[in-house]
Amino acid sequence: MSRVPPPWPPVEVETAHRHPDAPPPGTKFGPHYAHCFGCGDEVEHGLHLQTEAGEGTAIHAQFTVTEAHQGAPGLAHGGLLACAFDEALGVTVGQQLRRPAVTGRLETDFLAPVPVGSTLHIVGTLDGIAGRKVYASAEGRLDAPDGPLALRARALFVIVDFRHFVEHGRAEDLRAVAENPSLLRQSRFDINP
Ligand SMILES: CCCCCCCCCCCCCCCC(=O)SCCNC(=O)CCNC(=O)[C@H](O)C(C)(C)COP(=O)(O)OP(=O)(O)OC[C@H]1O[C@@H](n2cnc3c(N)ncnc32)[C@H](O)[C@@H]1OP(=O)(O)O
Repeated sequence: MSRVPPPWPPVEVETAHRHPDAPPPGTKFGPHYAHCFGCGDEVEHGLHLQTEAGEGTAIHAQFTVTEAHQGAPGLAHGGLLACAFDEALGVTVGQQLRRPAVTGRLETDFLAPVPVGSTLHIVGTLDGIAGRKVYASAEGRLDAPDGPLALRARALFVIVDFRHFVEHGRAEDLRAVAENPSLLRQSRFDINP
């Protein structure tokens, strides 16, 4: 099987520009939701992905693989690695465009095993936008920003209305957020960006 990926983005796109209010390079974001498996600070065995704004539309992210993240003995589970990319790319889209969006499609190339104890350094960028469809991609390197390339991912995010979350979220979790808004660790998106 060929390792050459199909053309990316798969449709004609316009350049995706960072929103004028997107945080400047170097800004650390912190978790967006206390119970998010990707970044939440109240999820004991979550990924605790750390994210920071980069140049242009880039986001830098990293997380350390723990014993709780194993698939094979001593190696990270592939699904958790894909989760890290989903999160990193979600932050790239959310923070750089300042629009709510959800993952429609995520594809991941696993290029090298990722051992427990290693830190994955991810850089995500926006690749283009076509209506509500936002294309983004990322690379992950082992133990240093210029370490060996371990993963690549490409994703389609679809911009949604805030109603998406209110209509589909489990009632008790939405209630918990209404009662304790600080569970959403970051301020809300611009409604009219
Ligand atoms: C103040 C600011 C603070 C900022 C703070 C930011 C922090 C922010 C951090 C967030 C970090 C979270 C990172 C995790 C992000 C998740 O993990 S989100 C959870 C996982 N994803 C989901 O649950 C989504 C489930 N899917 C759906 O709800 C619906 O299928 C969707 C994706 C909303 C699309 O449905 P829809 O709105 O009815 O739209 P639809 O017409 O079906 O699709 C729109 C277009 O996308 C295309 N499309 C949709 N799905 C696909 C697909 N799988 N393949 C190809 N094309 C597709 C359609 O063909 C269509 O294309 P066009 O016809 O427009 O050319």
